Amino acid sequence: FTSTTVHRRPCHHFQPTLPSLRRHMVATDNDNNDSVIVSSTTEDEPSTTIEEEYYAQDINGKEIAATIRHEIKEQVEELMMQNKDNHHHPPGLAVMLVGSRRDSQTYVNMKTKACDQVGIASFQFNYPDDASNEQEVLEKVLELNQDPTVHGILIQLPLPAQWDQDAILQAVHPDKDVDGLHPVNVAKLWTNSQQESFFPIPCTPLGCMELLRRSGIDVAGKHAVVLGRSHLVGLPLSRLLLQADATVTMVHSKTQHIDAVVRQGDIVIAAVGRAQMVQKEWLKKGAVVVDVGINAVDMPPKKPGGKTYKLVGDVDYAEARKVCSRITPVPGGVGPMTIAMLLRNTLQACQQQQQQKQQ
Ligand SMILES: Nc1nc2c(c(=O)[nH]1)N[C@@H](CN(C=O)c1ccc(C(=O)N[C@@H](CCC(=O)O)C(=O)O)cc1)CN2
Repeated sequence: FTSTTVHRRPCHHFQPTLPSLRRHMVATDNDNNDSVIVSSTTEDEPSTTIEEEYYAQDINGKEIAATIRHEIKEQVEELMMQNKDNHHHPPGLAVMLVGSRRDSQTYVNMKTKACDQVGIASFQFNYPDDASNEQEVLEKVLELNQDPTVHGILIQLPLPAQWDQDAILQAVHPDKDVDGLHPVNVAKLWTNSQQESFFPIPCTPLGCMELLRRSGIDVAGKHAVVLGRSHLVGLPLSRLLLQADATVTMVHSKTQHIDAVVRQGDIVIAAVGRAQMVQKEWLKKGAVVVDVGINAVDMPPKKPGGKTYKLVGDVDYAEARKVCSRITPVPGGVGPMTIAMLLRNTLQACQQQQQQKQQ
């Protein structure tokens, strides 16, 4: 098809105010209900009916996260200049890793590298997955709470199933809890209507909101459907969306007619940890899709000794992008934003602790 003018039928779906929606024309010789029927005319041709499929524009989390990391690097440099005379330490993050999960090791390495890049000092503590280490980890956390070179403490999750995760997360001093998982910080998120002073908010939800904001997607008044109700993502994200004046629906494993509920979403955020669960048919045309899931699925290696898996999200990306307007890819979407927000939380925790010292 080479038509030049396309008249979209009046469409009341949510369309983000973005010029970048890409169109793909297909003839109406199939009965695919997911295509929007539009008419195409040129001056000499009679009006023809064709179908339109959306090809969503990616929301490039890798690129946005790189911009944020650059901004943080500049802010750290500025802080160091201000600190020259008052002998403050550079921002410092302690990361605690328990066990030998390959994915957790990867994420911790990524965090350490990201800290190095922006001038944040990082301290890594590794423990074997052994019940006798639980007390040792608790004691280390208490020690780090007192350490003036450490402004943020992060316990890489998940902890081994038999460990008391709540006890360890609660041992972190709320001021140093850069994951925003301490009950004091959770309560602040749910009770503060305006964020007057800094308190940490979980990094992935914060990253999702920042992705939307920096992509020009205004959530106010939109129907946001959040899949998943975890303390790390689904719950805090719902709170942030509400604060930003979205109408929020949460769906989970016990929700009935999940597809019909998700189809109401102008914005759909999937955080369930189930590979490609969200199908094209679940999505409203023009929806904005944020895919938080990172799932490894087996795949034959491309070359001998190569990777035997690939990463996919909770959304069937290849199909979903035919109907939605914007979508985050996996990898390269939300994941890099999680790390960028961790750096930001650590810098802000450091600034707050330095101010407290001066008072
Ligand atoms: N204490 C915490 N534990 C966990 C968190 C968290 O926020 N705090 N989140 C996740 C894991 N996570 C950070 O810890 C994380 C996951 C993914 C990425 C990321 O950048 N992924 C890349 C792909 C990386 C790869 O190749 O494997 C991407 O999506 O592009 C960063 C951080 C659970 N635990």
